[in-house]
Amino acid sequence: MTGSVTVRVPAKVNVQLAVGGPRSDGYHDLANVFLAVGLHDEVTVRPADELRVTCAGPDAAQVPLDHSNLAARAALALAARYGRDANVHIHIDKDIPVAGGMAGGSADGAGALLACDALWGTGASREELLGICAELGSDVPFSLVGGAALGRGRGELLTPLPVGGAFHWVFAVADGGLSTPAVYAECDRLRGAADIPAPEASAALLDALRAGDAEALAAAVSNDLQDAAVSLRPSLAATLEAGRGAGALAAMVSGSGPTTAFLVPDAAGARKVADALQSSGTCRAVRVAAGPVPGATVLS
Ligand SMILES: C[C@](O)(CO)[C@H](O)COP(=O)(O)OP(=O)(O)OC[C@H]1O[C@@H](n2ccc(N)nc2=O)[C@H](O)[C@@H]1O
Ligand SMILES: Nc1ncnc2c1ncn2[C@@H]1O[C@H](COP(=O)(O)OP(=O)(O)OP(=O)(O)O)[C@@H](O)[C@H]1O
Repeated sequence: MTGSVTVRVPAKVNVQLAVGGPRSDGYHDLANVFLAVGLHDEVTVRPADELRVTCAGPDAAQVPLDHSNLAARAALALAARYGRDANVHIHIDKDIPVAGGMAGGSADGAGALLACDALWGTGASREELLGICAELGSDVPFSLVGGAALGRGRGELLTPLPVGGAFHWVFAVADGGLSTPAVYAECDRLRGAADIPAPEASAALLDALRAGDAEALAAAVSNDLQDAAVSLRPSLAATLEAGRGAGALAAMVSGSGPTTAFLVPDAAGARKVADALQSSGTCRAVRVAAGPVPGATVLS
């Protein structure tokens, strides 16, 4: 067991996030349409005397380096399942915004799991790896699979979706993060006693993905957590407005936020909206990415 393994893992945007009422286990049933986009973390594992995590990148200071890190939890879970010790050095090159609603921690969990699996040669099946991913977090299975998928249950039960072309996005990164449980709780609070229908994927949205039709997708995107994220972070309204004003086809909060996502027609449209957002002063940083892209992939 020598050498090192590096895995590349994408961020996600939720093109539809339909949220049901609260379940007795504290989660919410979802119809969660994930799209993997070309912003990546790289996770490298190599044998070491003990389990330790290091992280580099612009947001590295916000990433926990103890065993609460999802990458460390993934190594521990795989080691326990296959009777190994989890003595690895996990290094994360982090490019995905932290606590931004783009599944950065989930990406690192899936990446470390795949990297340790390759390093240790466990022979785990894809189903076994997906099962461990689901124990780590609701978004983690999608980070492994990538592409586009419908997530049912709490988001972990995935059905791959066909996509007929590339979709171009601009992401506006906000200052600070939002806590995912706090955003779900705010969604429940805003809904009050209203009857919540069972979440369903939109047929128009699935058609738009299949056709690779950005305008049709823009007309169909929705995020039931958006009002909650804006309620907790009212300044997001100005960011959304700045992107709309610059000609984005659609403007939405990414997952639980506070990153906002802007669907644009093509790479030139992305540059225009990115420049406008940058100069609007309504966000900390602007990123451009297209999707779908593959899920966690071993590089070496
Ligand atoms: C907002 C999304 O990113 C959209 O993809 C996900 O639903 C969040 O997925 P995640 O970060 O992997 O979340 P988990 O680590 O599984 O759960 C964190 C917390 O988020 C809330 N949570 C999460 C998923 C879900 N379907 N219902 C929930 O209510 C719960 O309070 C849970 O305790
Ligand atoms: N490897 C990791 N990278 C980043 N955050 C991590 C990691 N492991 C654990 N965390 C914790 O998870 C919290 C959420 O970070 P993350 O970047 O995953 O948020 P997110 O993108 O909003 O997640 P999601 O979209 O899945 O809800 C962080 O505040 C941090 O405390």
